[in-house]
Amino acid sequence: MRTVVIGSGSWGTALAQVLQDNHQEVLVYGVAEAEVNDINENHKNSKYFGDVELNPELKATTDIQCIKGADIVLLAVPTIAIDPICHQINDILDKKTIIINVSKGFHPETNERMSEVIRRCIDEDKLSSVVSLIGPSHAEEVVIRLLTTIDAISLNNEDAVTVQNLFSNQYLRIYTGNDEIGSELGVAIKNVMAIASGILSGLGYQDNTRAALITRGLQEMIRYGVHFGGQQKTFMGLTGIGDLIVTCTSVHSRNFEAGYQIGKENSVENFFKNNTKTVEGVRTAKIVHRVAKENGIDMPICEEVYQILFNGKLPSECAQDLMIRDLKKEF
Ligand SMILES: NC(=O)C1=CN([C@@H]2O[C@H](COP(=O)(O)OP(=O)(O)OC[C@H]3O[C@@H](n4cnc5c(N)ncnc54)[C@H](O)[C@@H]3O)[C@@H](O)[C@H]2O)C=CC1
Ligand SMILES: O=C(CO)COP(=O)(O)O
Repeated sequence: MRTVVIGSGSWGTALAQVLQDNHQEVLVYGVAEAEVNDINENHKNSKYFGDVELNPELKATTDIQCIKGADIVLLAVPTIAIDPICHQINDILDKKTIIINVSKGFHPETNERMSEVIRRCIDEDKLSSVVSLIGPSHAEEVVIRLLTTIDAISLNNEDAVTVQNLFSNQYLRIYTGNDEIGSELGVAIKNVMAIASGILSGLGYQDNTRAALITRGLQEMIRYGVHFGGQQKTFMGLTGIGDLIVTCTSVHSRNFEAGYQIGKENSVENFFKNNTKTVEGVRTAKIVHRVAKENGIDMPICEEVYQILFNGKLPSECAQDLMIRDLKKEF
């Protein structure tokens, strides 16, 4: 099977290398010439991975026409780019293709999940199905082949199994699942929790606080996910608690890192002035705030993150406000 990975950033490169390691036919398409050249000429993607040596067989291109005839197209671009890139590839695709989504978040205007965006933008006769390849996985670790497990989630079990078999190897183990709603909501909202976790660390809070954040954050994810038709058990899996743990506790997480700076400075100003990285939780916080309000879903942690990011509330005040809410039963 021939796969094209759209996006020469950190996750696109790491996942393309998995396929190359598995001796599959794979090509990376990127818009950033420097990244494409770095992969082809130096077998590196230094912007994201410094001196890490990539599989020397891995190749990249800036020619989008390379998706013609592809069996699988894997979209590894930020959520904001999924809609335009799907419209672009829809005009070029010439047969039924499995589209793999790895992005975590929502469409910035319609609030759709990523699979919904892809199904809306790709013609039925060009789409076999959408498979979301998601779970606890920092690209920085996958690219150096550290043991990782993630899910291939799809409404089409056959395509999920195809993706599972293509990507699994001795350092990457793929499970399959079909709870698209629960899984995609889990991996989106955990980014807001990772910002919260970073903020709390930046403010100087330690292990007890992080454990509380992860535990209560999971409850919020379940509340939101089940409201929209996700299964509660999904949140106990890789796309729920798994992804929540990895992003709330890791120095690799850009969401955690953003939160840490905001907490340390007790202000969002420098983050918004200087950030150039993909920090999906920021837009997700805005969407979750709006949707939770419209649907009457209680999301106190997400709400405080929203207030910090978009309403000028002090991080230190938010942490305190979460503690002095009305007392209640845990469950
Ligand atoms: N980096 C990671 O460890 C993981 C990332 N993800 C998710 O993957 C998605 C992509 O993130 P990263 O690869 O980390 O971001 P990144 O910031 O490392 O790379 C993004 C890449 O997308 C490219 N790009 C942007 N717009 C494009 C367009 N219209 N056409 C083609 N390329 C375009 C950029 O040039 C860049 O190469 C995000 O939603 C993220 O949450 C999920 C799991 C792990
Ligand atoms: O989703 C991720 C790990 O599972 C990557 O996290 P960040 O986007 O916060 O770096």
